Amino acid sequence: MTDALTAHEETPPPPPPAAIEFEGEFGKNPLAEAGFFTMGSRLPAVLGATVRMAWAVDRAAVLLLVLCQILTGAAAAVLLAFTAEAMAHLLAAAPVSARLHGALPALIVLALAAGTGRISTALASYASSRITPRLMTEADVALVAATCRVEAAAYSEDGFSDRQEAAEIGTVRTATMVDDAQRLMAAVVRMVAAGGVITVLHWMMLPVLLLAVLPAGTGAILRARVDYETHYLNIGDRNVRGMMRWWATLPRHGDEVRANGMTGYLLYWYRALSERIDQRTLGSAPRRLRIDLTAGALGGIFLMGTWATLAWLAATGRVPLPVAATALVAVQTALAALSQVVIQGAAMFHTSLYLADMRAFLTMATERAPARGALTIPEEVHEIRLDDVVYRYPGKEQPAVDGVSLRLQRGEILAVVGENGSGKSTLTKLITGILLADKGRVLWDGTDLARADVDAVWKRTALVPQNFATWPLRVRENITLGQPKTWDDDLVWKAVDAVGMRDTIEELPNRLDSLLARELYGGVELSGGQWQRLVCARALYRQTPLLILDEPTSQMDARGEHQIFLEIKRLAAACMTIVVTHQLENTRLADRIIVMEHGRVIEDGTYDDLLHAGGLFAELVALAKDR
Ligand SMILES: Nc1ncnc2c1ncn2[C@@H]1O[C@H](COP(=O)(O)OP(=O)(O)OP(=O)(O)O)[C@@H](O)[C@H]1O
Repeated sequence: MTDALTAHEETPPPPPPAAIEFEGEFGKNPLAEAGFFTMGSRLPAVLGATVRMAWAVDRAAVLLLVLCQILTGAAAAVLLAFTAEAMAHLLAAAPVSARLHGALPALIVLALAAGTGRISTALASYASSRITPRLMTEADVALVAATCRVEAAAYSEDGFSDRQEAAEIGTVRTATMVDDAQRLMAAVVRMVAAGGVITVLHWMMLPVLLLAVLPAGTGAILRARVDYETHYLNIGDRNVRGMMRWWATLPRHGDEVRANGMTGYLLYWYRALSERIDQRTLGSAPRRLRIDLTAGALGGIFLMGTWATLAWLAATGRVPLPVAATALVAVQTALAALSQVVIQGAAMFHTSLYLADMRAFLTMATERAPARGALTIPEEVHEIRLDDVVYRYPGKEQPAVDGVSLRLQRGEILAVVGENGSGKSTLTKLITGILLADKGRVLWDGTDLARADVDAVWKRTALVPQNFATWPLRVRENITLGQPKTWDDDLVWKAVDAVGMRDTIEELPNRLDSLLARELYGGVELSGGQWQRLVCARALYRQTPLLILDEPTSQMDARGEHQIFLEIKRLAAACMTIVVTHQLENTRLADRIIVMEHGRVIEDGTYDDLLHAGGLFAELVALAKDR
């Protein structure tokens, strides 16, 4: 056996995607313990909620919809009542012309009722099409707004993004909600009209009819439950699959995928995940089939009973022949309407399950929205103080920041260094109030961030994060982030100059108006370092009392880096600056350096102090030089 063969045989196969299983409150399907009647009794509440949401977006359309439903019902009742009238004349023992003449008024009313029914159906559909797009937009915007507004700590909670994924399906389902509700109401109205006429014809017909459609209704609700159960089991996998699809197909990551030979693995992984989702869906097919067969068989038997009852009533003379003929039409109408009631009722019930997920997420997000207080922050901040601050991410055992005390004065540049995972970025998030300390306090000129209005705090901060967004916006908006300070572009160009980007931007086809997204038609793309310069320009443009730069120059050339640090020094007097960096040479510009390890500050001093102290900083500097 050759070495190559042995090596090949020993290569492990790619592992399948990890199965995600929820624990705690999300581990249990909300329907798991809901009985049939609990499920059925949801319908009025769902209808009520739909009407309230629709009312909020277009009152006129809701009123039109309701009016049309009433008209449709009235038309159906008139149709049936006058069918009986027309039948009585048409089946009478008289010459044909006399019969037709007698039936004419009823036939005219029938034509008018049929016309009214059709017009109101068309108008109802128009009203529903006016409501639906806006309802979807409202639900979608509410979801995006709620997600953007939660405390950042919520993103680290287990199950948060899966709940968000579930809520997204709810938004999509909003599209069918009004149509489902409208069809359900139309069917109910028609059923009441036909049922009323049938009851008048003979009381026995109604219960027999109800029996005929009951199995279909029960079956539809049980089937919706099975579908939702499968959907619930698949949420986690679908969420991961969505993320994988995004990362795998995004042109920005195409080089990494190709040059690392990952395409085959990604496709295997994507397919494996899709097949696992399919397996769960297929696994529920036999249950669905059993439900359908049972409901179909029972429905068929009961339907035969209905026709037999009608035949028996007519044969035994309990109802006269014209009435029996009308009953025939009424039974057909009522049956169709009843079937629609159960089908649309089940559809609404099904939709309600997803909408409940959407509402649950919105409630969850609202509970996690900042509720800190209304203290404001003055335009100029002179001091930021941290008193014994501790922060632990949800689900983590060790704190990421563990008892840090610190004082930062206006005009000071502070450098934060330390090995990966030592808590540097978390510290900056605590200083800016993105995260709130579990213990201890962060005070801006004496104001505790835990009691300050978040917008007031973030108006005073500018942050260049490690992982920044490359917004598909024009250059100008990428710098101002849609918050212009003046009517002209002077300040924008000033920020561009501060990061040495003027030449690059002047060469773009539309200068500040160039769209920075190669994926979009007419868009242009910047290099990694150019993007990083732009993100620094974005922070400098804000002119805030606190400037935080987390690894701001990691992708920049020497000229860019030099330019940025010159600018930081030039601006330093007017603000507090924090630079997080692994390029230890860059910390020379800082007035003070703190060194972090396991969430604690273990060294604090100037570059020269720390270099001669012989601690971690000195060791890291020596390592950087040892090439
Ligand atoms: N969103 C998060 N959820 C859970 N744990 C997190 C989260 N972000 C960071 N951590 C953990 O907190 C600790 C500190 O992370 P932090 O990002 O603050 O380190 P850092 O010093 O900035 O690291 P680096 O030099 O790699 O940027 C790490 O153990 C990390 O795994």
